[in-house]
Amino acid sequence: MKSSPCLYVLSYSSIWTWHHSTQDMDPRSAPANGPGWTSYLFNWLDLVFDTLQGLLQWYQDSYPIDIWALSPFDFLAEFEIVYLYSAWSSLLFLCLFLSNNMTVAETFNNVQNLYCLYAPRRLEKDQMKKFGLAVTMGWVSYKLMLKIYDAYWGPLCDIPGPFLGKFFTIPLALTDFPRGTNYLRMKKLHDKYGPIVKISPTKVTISDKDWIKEALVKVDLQKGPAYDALRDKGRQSIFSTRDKVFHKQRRRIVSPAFSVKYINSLEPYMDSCVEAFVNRIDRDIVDNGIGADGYGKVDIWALMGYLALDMIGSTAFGGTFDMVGSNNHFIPVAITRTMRIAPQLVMYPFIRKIIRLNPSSKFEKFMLNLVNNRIHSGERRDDILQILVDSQQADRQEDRLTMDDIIAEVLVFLVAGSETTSSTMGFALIELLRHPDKFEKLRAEIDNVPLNNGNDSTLHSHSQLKNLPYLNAVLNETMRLHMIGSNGLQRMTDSDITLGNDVVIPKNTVVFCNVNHAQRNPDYWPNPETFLPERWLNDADVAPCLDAFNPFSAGSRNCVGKQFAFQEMRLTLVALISRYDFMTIPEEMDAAQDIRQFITLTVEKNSLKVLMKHRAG
Ligand code: HEM
Repeated sequence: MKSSPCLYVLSYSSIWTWHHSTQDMDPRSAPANGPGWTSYLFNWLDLVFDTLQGLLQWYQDSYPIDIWALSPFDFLAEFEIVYLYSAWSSLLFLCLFLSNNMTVAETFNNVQNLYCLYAPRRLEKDQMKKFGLAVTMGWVSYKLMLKIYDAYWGPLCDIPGPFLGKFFTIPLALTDFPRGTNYLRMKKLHDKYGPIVKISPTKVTISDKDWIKEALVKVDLQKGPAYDALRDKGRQSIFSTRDKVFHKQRRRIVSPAFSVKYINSLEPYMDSCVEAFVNRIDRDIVDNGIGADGYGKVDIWALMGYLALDMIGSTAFGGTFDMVGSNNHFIPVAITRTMRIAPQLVMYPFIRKIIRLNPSSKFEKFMLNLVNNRIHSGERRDDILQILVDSQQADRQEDRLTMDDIIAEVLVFLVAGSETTSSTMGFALIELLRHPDKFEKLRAEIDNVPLNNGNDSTLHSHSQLKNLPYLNAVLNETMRLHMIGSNGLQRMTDSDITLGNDVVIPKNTVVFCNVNHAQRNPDYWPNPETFLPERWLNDADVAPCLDAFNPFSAGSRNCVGKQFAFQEMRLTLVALISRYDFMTIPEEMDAAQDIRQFITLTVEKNSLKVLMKHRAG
């Protein structure tokens, strides 16, 4: 909210007018009881009130927080003392009202009496009442005027959106119901209001492909306040930092670990994870009631989740977590728990004052041992961790990562690189199972590639797979329909910007880039809701609208792990489709239609059971 100075003066003067409207109420002009006791108190209250106003003003100017729209819990966290007082009075009021069967007026009187018990004896009840009323009325009128001014004359006043959003940040608890479905509401808002929607006094969401590109690439907006929640122990990381200079520096150090060449060299680690994965599937097929037809039940969604964690374990933590084998390594288990809390931290910033994403001391110890061993044992393992550790030998001080930095980064890879990839693979499989003709087409393409890995591996090599047109088409189409950040990528303006030479967005506005809507927009994609990998093939009637396709984001903050993810997804999907037959379980497929957006997009149950068996022949 932008407070205009004239409104401030207006509302402040209204408080003063109220405050001084009756002679007997101004204790300085008529100290009714005793030698200035009350006047000292009033002077003091005046000072406090003045300071509070100033502080709130400063706070609003510094942080684009819509104080008025915060929930009571938020209030407590943001302005503990003021709101503790009001919460206490409301509670008292309510208790008396409910327990004593009183009228509202009687309850009000009783609350006042209670306050007077604790207030100095000479402070008249009547004075307190008037003063309280004056403060409240002044405050309310001040806030109301600001709201109305911002809604109808403020810089975002011409941007369409829901009526209440003009005045308040509607608490997510009211709109994100059932939890994780806010992305559907965002899409509906764009369908209704167009490419830019004002969702609160300081927040807009955009879905026009060119505006998204401008925001992410050309203007290269800094990340928004939600990323503060994803900082453990306050440590900055490549993912969570909002500081552009810090980010540039960190990205330069980390990028070599994600170059195409380096990712290729990680293939043996990935292969052994995929081998463990298919062994686990074979075991589950047998354990979970293999029938005469050879099919057994497998929770393929959960296993893909374990596989993705193991992939990060073996490439960034120096060894697999063996989640696929035993699924109880404490690190991924702790991370999974954290991922469950993280959405609450993003949605309700005040919780951050109570809970932080601090890794346990066990985790810290594990990581310190891991990095120390790598440094002091002299052992080299060509993986992502090695690149981070090697940075400590860099010539320039600013290119060296400290122990804390290394811990922060590998933690990020685990969070940003596991569920994103496993969910995308899961959605690809679901789409293929829903479209058996596409499944068969992909299988035919894979069957045409002989296993000539040059060793006894039963897996295809990535170099054989990376250019398979239909495989890539399936992955792209999956990511078009299932954008991993479907609520929108959060950014914030640090100066006034103009989108498309048309729409002005003022400084300190939170901007959500709704890539999900752009990827499903009929203006950019024919039959946008249909799973149609063919649209990505060279001979497609209409070329895909690449400007409206940003599943890995774009600009300086795009996904550093894109090549890693593609390699992992290709190796895994091909291993699955080339060696197993699938049969769907109708109720499981129905349940998989319930898709939720928490930190990433996922199926609500976090599970999908299918029947699998080895392919004949
Ligand atoms: C299909 C899989 C993946 C998808 C769809 C995906 C998507 C994204 C998106 C949309 C962002 C930008 C977030 C934003 O702008 O707010 C991002 C950033 C990031 N991703 Fe991924 N990601 C995937 C896999 C991975 C993997 C495997 C890793 C690492 C092993 C990874 C590491 C990162 C990091 C470190 C960033 C922050 C980059 C920066 O700010 O410079 N991601 N990812």
